[in-house]
Amino acid sequence: MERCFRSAGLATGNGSAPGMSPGSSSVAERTMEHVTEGSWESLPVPLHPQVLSVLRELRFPYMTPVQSATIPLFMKNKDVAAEAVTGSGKTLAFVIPIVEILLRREEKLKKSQVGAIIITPTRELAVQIEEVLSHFTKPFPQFSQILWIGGRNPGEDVARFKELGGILVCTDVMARGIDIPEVNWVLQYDPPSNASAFVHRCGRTARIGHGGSALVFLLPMEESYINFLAINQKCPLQEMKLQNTTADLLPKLKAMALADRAVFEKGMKAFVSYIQAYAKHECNLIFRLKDLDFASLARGFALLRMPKMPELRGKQFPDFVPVDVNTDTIPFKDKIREKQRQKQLLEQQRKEKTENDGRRKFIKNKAWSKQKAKKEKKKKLNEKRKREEGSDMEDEDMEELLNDTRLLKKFKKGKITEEEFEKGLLTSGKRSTNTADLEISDLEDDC
Ligand SMILES: Nc1ncnc2c1ncn2[C@@H]1O[C@H](COP(=O)(O)OP(=O)(O)OP(=O)(O)O)[C@@H](O)[C@H]1O
Repeated sequence: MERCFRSAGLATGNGSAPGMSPGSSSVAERTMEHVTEGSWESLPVPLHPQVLSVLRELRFPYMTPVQSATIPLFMKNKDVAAEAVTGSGKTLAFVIPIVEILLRREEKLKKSQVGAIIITPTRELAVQIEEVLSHFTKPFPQFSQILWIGGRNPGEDVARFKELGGILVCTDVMARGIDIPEVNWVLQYDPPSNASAFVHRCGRTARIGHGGSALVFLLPMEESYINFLAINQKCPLQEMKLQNTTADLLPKLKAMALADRAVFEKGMKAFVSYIQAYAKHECNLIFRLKDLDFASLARGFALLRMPKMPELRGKQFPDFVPVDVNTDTIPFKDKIREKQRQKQLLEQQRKEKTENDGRRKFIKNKAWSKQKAKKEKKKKLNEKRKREEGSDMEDEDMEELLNDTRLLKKFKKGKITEEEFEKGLLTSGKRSTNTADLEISDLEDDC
């Protein structure tokens, strides 16, 4: 059903040492010579000898174009907004000027004075920039740097990945800025919410001096996206024929979902997230949620049944056959999780039971019994009709009615006692009987 498209010609000419780690080959240095705007020494404002020495250690003898274009401007204290292709060295283009500008300050930074703040869109990127910056602050004991991010530090995961390699399954937090030098393939399971993000995702491969490939899966109905990218992002794609030697893994996945609730729930969550993300494509003329084949998609996610979600409300899926199993009975393989689930289920059942009992008692024993409420409801409807036809109710009466309704709600929610409720009714005046105008169900809808 899906077709694959490859980004054509993903390879940068700018040779580089992989990552920021020193000790890379001299071949990279030689390649850089042909594509850069010159050596760091050729900048109009000389860099600090120790900054130059870090660059030497990193084996970056030449500037990339974005560096040579922006650093002189920064050094003249200009405001700079730079846009350059992915992996072109933008990080050093601002990290070096920060360090240089701070070094040139006439007045020394006071204790706890902030010299620079770098704001990034994701924690992952913050971690990476902090690492790059550390190379340049280390030689200067007068500088300290702090990484300030919320939640768990994602840097450890990224670092482990960089060390061990493998397949990184990630969300769009990794789509921008993250620099893992030797990524061979970027697979986009679905296109991102906008076209520039598409390029950023692809930019995780073919970093300076390396080649790489990017693949996006498109549905036949989405094929105009290829033209769109070619025009909008100047990013031509080539079709990659599907290989029909692939094994059908879906029965296996379904069996796994039946055997373990964790797998079942993951499938459901993935399907729901996919649809919610699909609805957010900026390019919604091409990515039309209403034309999406939900049944095929659900089969593709090896779902056992269709989830309940607003986007699917009122729709029929004759092409999707749910399994003949009550999915509530699928247990977690993890014994502790299953025990917790069973406990929660029991609690939920108990809660529902007490709520129902309470409601029944309330209806039976109180003055606004079912019978009375029925009678009163009729009265209420009559009065409502009258009101609609031209109310004969004074403002004061309406006020009292609202007051009584409020009291009844409070009483029902247990915020006031029966005594307080009755007292309230008496003090609210002659139309206190109108509280019974509203059946319990009416009030519930309001709450
Ligand atoms: N002057 C240079 N010479 C060689 N390699 C460099 C140079 N400057 C940066 N690099 C390397 O190039 C790679 C890409 O740099 P960086 O991550 O700053 O790119 P970027 O433009 O910020 O990319 P993105 O747009 O994806 O965020 C990094 O591995 C970095 O170490």
